[in-house]
Amino acid sequence: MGCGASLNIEEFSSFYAHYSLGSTPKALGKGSYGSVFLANAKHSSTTQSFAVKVQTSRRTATKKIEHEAKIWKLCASHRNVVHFVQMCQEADIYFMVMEACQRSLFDRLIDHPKWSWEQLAGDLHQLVSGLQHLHLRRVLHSDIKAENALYGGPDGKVLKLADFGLAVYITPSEGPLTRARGSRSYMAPEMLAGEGYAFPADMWSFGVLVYVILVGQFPIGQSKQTKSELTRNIIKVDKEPGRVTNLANKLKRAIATEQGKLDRRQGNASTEVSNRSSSEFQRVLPGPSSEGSVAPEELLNRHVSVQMKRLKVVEFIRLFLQRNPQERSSANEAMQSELFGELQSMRQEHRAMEVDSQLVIINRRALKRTDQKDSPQDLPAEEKPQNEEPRTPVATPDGPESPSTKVSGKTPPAPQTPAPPSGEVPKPPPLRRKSYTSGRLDSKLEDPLAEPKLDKPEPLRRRSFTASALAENSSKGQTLLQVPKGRRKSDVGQTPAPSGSMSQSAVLLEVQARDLRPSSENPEGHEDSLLKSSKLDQRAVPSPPPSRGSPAVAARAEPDDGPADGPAEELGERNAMTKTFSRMSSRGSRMGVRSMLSRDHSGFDLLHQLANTNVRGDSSWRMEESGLEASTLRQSRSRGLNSQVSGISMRSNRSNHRLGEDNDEVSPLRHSEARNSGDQAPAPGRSSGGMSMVEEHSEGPTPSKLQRRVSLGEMQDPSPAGRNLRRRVSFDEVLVMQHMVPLVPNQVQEPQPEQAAEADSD
Ligand SMILES: Nc1ncnc2c1ncn2[C@@H]1O[C@H](COP(=O)(O)OP(=O)(O)OP(=O)(O)O)[C@@H](O)[C@H]1O
Repeated sequence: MGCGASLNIEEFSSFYAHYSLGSTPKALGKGSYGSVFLANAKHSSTTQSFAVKVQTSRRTATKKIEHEAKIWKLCASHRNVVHFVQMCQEADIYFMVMEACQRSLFDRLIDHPKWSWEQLAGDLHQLVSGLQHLHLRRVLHSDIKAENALYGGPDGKVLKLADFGLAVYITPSEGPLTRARGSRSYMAPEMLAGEGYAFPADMWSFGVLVYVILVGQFPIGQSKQTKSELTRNIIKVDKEPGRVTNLANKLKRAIATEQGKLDRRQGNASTEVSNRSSSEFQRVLPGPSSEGSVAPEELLNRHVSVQMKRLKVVEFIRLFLQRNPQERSSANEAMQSELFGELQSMRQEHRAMEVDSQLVIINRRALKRTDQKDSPQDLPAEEKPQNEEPRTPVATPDGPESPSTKVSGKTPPAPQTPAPPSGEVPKPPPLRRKSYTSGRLDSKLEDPLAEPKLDKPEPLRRRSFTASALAENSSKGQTLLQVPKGRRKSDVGQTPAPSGSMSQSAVLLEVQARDLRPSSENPEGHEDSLLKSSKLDQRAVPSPPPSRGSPAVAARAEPDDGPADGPAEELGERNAMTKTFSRMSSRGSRMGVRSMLSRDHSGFDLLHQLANTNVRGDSSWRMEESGLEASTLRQSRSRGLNSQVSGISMRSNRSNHRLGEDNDEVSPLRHSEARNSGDQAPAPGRSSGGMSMVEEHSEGPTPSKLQRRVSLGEMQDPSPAGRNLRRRVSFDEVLVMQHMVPLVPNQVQEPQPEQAAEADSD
């Protein structure tokens, strides 16, 4: 993936030298990666306002921020793309300065869900025009949705594409992309199915967006569906979604009915009919004021006209919601659509739009204000649990507008909709702001091909603590070692667990490991050379002095602290092993980890040693030295805590790829791994692997099953001694290597910039 524009981090000038946020910065919006504020230029003769997206490299990888700016710069010179002004930097805060827009299409949908025919065609034309520009520049937006289209320009009516955080530049020679990115409800089926995707994926999202504008709901999916169900539903759409077909058919029937009424009315005028018709039409055309003394025939005509226009838009949507990307209209083709042709002629003729300006295109009952917090589904994205799913739909896709339905201020009560006839598609989920866009989706995206119904794995026993509780524990010198019933802390890791009883828990050390690549220390990338270098380290590394008065020392004073209370050499040895582990894990691999485990039968003891070292309070040294979890460290430092969450981890070395960072395939293991391990998502920008005991020692029907089995703790000791002894090692204790200590000044050094950059760019 290449990108013509050059933008180096050194180029960024100071933000505050050129702009001011004012004494009380005005927030324009908030996304997954940063907040957007209004800024004023300092040295401008006029008071020129800009929008500035503020992101910290703590939250978002520097590389990602830079990438977004690069791609954006490539295509920002278009009326229908938000203009990119410049990128500034203050310490690790990045400021993307751009033209300020008034509001998003999503906000407009919520606040004023009315489009005149001309407005609707005009807005769609602008979106397609923006997309056409992007695609001509070989930029795939990848996150087309109502939240990412902003109204700007002098009159606030120019619709512009924004948020290039997931955009990709596709070189002409490059094959289709494979790694899913975007907002699930808008994602193209070929993307979710891992079939490879390119520009048509944006056109699918555009089709979904038009449906959302027209209907207020998503075209695919049902209420109460899980994300994996939604993924499956999108993938299995064979032609255009049934809901679109259904909508088109309904509109056709409505037109025929109204046309029949009109014919009857014209042929056989009767007061009774005209009165009834008139009241029916009130539901479609709002407000008696707009009707005035309009004749029933005229109302009927308008109603037919409304339905026909709706039908035209539905037919327009069909151009894009085609399962086969090759059958989908491109942005170029869409520009030639009949819908836009009509718009042109309307504009040329300056046709009176009195009737159309009263059209209610959208079914506004379907829209839900996101600031109403009656239930979790209504919470704004940032307050919602990430795994929450859309729930109860509130309206049928295309029911007539009820005069009692009011959008302003309150969500209208759910209307009594008749049950759909059999064969009709079920009710769709309500439209709401999606929180799982961008890179974070990657770690959540479930393998669409994974077996849907696997037995739920026994939850791993993991202690969770609040930050304050942890800090308190640590400062009291308590360790966070979880000791099984009937055993003392000092026993943990010293004696093999009794065989025969397979525990339902796993004891593992989280290993941030990447693929083993040759390096200067390990030129061939071999296990043996890694071992050699680790032995060398054991001799070379001195024991770090513990800080006086630190929780580390307090922890050491605890009598029940296990074997770490031994003589200084023992401590040095342990630290050397820690160092070895650090080296292996910071640039190590599956092989590296395996070798550590299989050095001798005490390989597992090493893990316990490390665990003890960790809980005994040397964790700061360990982190500092190893460079592990640089971002975690920095994040926790900002909270005044030094934390390390190791916990239980059993990942494939293919896990934890981030969405939107490159074109790697989505690992079919990823979700089951993340779910089953009970572990947290990796820090943004890090690529971590892990112990691949799954693959090393297990052969089974499906990756997900394997993963589950291992997660339940069936772990085989790979060491020869272990095999001779009992073949299996069962763990009946869980080491929770989650440790937080209040920061002691000078105890922990800031990660070096190169180190941090490396962590970010991984
Ligand atoms: N130029 C702008 N003018 C006015 N408001 C803006 C502008 N850019 C963004 N916003 C507002 O800020 C919100 C977040 O911006 P943006 O989408 O770029 O952030 P993000 O972190 O990439 O979000 P996400 O990835 O969750 O979509 C937008 O939904 C919009 O409401």
